Amino acid sequence: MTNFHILAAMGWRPFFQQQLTLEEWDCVIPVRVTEQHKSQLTVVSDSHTFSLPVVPSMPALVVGDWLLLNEQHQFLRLLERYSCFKRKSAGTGNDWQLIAANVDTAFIVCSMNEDFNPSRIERYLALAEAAEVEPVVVLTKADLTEQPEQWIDNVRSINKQLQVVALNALDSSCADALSDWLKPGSTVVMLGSSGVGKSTLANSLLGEARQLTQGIREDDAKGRHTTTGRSLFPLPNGGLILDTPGMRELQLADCHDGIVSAFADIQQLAEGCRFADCQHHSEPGCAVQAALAQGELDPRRLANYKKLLKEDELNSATLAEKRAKDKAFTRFVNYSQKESRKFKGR
Ligand SMILES: Nc1nc2c(ncn2[C@@H]2O[C@H](COP(=O)(O)OP(=O)(O)OP(=O)(O)O)[C@@H](O)[C@H]2O)c(=O)[nH]1
Ligand SMILES: [Zn+2]
Repeated sequence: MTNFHILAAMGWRPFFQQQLTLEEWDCVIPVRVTEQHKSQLTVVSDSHTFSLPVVPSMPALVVGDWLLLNEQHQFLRLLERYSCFKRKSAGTGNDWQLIAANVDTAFIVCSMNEDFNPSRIERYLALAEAAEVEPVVVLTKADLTEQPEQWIDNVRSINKQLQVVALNALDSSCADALSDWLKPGSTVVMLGSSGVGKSTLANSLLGEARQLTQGIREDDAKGRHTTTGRSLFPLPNGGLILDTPGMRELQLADCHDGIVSAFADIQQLAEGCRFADCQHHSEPGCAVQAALAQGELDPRRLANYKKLLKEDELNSATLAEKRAKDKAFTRFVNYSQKESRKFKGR
């Protein structure tokens, strides 16, 4: 009999419980994916942590997923996710890359130095909005700046309602500043460029100078090394944290609604434009341009909004094309198999 109380600390909640049939209540083993490698997953159940081989019957899985296994530890099915982070794959690949599932909060980590970049924060905000995850901007390296308020104001200029915390990631007391989001059973993902202090913060939250385990390296088909390095860590005071290295190239796709939500102020202004399809360039009666002229809207923010929408549109079209091709290919394979069976049956 599963101990759902223990699972709750790992993020199990009524949303998942409701997905079990009455028969399943007694005989399935719910597990959460805490690490992902090419040919195996690390999963945790109510009693232990173990490896699960990746088998063809599995759909695309990601850290944070909840799975049902049978008593022989064989994969049965993936439970529906309440949130999911994804991005267009890095490089020229035309595919989705899942980043994390069943996340409650995204810590958008930035350092209070010359690396600070409001446009990058907006990009992460759009991603969090699209994933339906609550964003919190975490400003690190507070010990290296004289005026953290200046940086906080800078973030608030993006959106007055944004939740912002400034801290020294090296200081173990930073867990107190983040305690609102690190509640038992809640899952937090850390997003941010390299060097902003994600691993440092994770180590401080873990409460020991423990280096986060590096992802296991496995040879891919081309003999190169691939590392996901993504792991879900339970924290001593409750909550689970997910570090995501390698987020340098974050391309948005299928994120239109997320971008619109992250730029709700511009969207609201646009409702006052004379033309419903106003592009906010030089059309007469453009309320967005008017706000710009009056200094009520930051030109950087408008430029970034347009840039992200354009990028998203391009990437979404490429992905849609890829999906259509995949579908046509599957149809062709199915048809060929059917024909060949007919032929053999003669
Ligand atoms: N003084 C100070 N140094 C910090 C702080 N946060 C991070 N650092 C330092 O900044 C450097 C980079 O920190 P990391 O934690 O490795 O950055 P990261 O975001 O995990 O980087 P990737 O793993 O490449 O994604 C390290 O030398 C840290 O010690 C902080 O709040 N204050
Ligand atoms: Zn307009």
